[in-house]
Amino acid sequence: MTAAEASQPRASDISSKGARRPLIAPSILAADFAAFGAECRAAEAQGADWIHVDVMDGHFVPNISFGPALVAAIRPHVTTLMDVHLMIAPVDPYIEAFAAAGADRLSVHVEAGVHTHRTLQAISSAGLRAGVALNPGTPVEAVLELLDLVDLVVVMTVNPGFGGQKFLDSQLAKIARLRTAIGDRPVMIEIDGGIDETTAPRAMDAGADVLVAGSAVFGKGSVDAPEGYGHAITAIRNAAAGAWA
Ligand SMILES: O=C(CO)[C@H](O)[C@H](O)COP(=O)(O)O
Repeated sequence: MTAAEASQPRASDISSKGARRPLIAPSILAADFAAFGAECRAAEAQGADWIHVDVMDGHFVPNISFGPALVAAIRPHVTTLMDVHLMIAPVDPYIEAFAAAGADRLSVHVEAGVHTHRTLQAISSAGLRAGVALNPGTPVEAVLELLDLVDLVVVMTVNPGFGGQKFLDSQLAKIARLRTAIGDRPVMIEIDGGIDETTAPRAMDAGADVLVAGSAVFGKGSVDAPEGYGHAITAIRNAAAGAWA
């Protein structure tokens, strides 16, 4: 894939309200850490559109999770897009490692450095899709000049660092403002944090395209009872789709 192609959404995930299917991206932060390969296979088999990988460095966020070696380890287990959310600073020294590991998209926080524009260019140059993420306290305006460099904006609906937190309703107005700002650009909005059957429709109604769900998926089953993941993914997707009916 060329850098230009990498920066564009594929036809299958371009969204336009009323003609789109909500995309569900289970976050493996809530999976069984002793069984990542099996967990990813189960999530994909049960209907996950993407696998979401939360990378935390104990510096940008107050938690440590995993890095490129984990992405490389789970890559052979899934065919879905591997959506990697980097909660790290700095980002640039690690782009090549994540590309080599098999990531499909790297989303970086606009708060993680002063040269986000350069970082997004470097991600595309490495042949990956590029995304930009916004903490709850960061306004939409912080990413307006970056929209032509990304195929995804991540709106955090919790403060990043931990799964299982409560969805911040205060972010709904921000999602709606972002949707207006994006206009007809091929840029998706991903919502990350506190997504379940009750919050999914509110996020979608505000303008989301992709829903990250950790606890609400991986908390509902196991590799030995993976149908729980399928029921959870279907329930979130159906609840989200209802927002467009
Ligand atoms: O980025 C994250 C935390 O920083 C997680 O992806 C997010 O919190 C999802 O977990 P949950 O669905 O359990 O809220």
